Amino acid sequence: MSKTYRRAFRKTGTVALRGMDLSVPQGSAFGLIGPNGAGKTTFIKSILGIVQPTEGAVRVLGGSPEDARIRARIGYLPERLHLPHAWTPTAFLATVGRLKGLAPDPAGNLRLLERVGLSDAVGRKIGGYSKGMRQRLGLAAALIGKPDLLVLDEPTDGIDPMGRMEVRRILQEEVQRGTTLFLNSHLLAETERVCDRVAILADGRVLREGRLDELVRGASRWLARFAPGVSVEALTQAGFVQGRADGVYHVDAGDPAVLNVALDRARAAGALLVELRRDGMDLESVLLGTVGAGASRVEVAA
Ligand SMILES: Nc1ncnc2c1ncn2[C@@H]1O[C@H](COP(=O)(O)OP(=O)(O)OP(=O)(O)O)[C@@H](O)[C@H]1O
Repeated sequence: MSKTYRRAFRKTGTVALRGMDLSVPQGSAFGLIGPNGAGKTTFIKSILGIVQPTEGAVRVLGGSPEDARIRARIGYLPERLHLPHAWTPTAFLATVGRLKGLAPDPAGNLRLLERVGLSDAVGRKIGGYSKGMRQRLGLAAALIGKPDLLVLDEPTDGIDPMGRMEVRRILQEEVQRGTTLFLNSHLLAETERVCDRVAILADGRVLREGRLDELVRGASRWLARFAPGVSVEALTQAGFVQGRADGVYHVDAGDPAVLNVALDRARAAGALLVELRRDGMDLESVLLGTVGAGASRVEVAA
């Protein structure tokens, strides 16, 4: 699928997506990451039928994003929320429910407000809400009617760290319920904690896509530091490989049992463990590595 934004009476335009090809498995928690201007929001808008592709097509929940019945099964939290200032949150949620064709459910809406941490602010007008409170309300609106697909564009923008944890928990609960989650977040730690699949988008193309644990390579490698006094041979026999720094070793162990056997052997040889940590790449390194590589490929092609 491609998308070029054209201005009226101009031949040229801004290419936002070029030959984008992406399938999101049903029931997955899918994270979209990439630099500013990569095309993430454009892609999200195309899933929702807000933006029409210039070439190609988008299929969502087995249908077209322009079909109202399909849209009613999607919960969406946009990047920029426009909320009616003079309304109360209950009136707002009631209207969202009505627009989705749902039966009125005031008690259900109150439960949703409680779930997103707004029970103390139910009686207040939305205009007096803080940024984080507005974002929480936006999430409640996205959750109305137990959607089959949740599309969230920067859902925790403006939300405090405690609130982010609560939002993550809600998203995990939704995925457990069977919802497919599509998350666009600049907070890579958030994507890493919530998602099981990730696509890296840059310059309107998918550079990499796959299971998070496969993208974050080296997740089974551990770094161990031992106190001085134990021989390299003893640690090598226990399964550790000497690193560059003094006393630092690594061991490949995907299974905790394998790791503990190596540690037990090292301790039996008199080694004293002082530090142990995973030596895997985090999503940030994967993103920087991938986008950097993509950028140099473009230079070579040019
Ligand atoms: N309505 C529009 N009209 C013209 N160009 C647009 C429009 N919306 C986005 N673009 C352009 O399309 C490209 C992709 O933008 P998009 O907002 O999809 O990126 P993004 O990955 O969501 O970026 P960010 O991380 O900064 O939110 C950019 O070059 C942007 O300037």
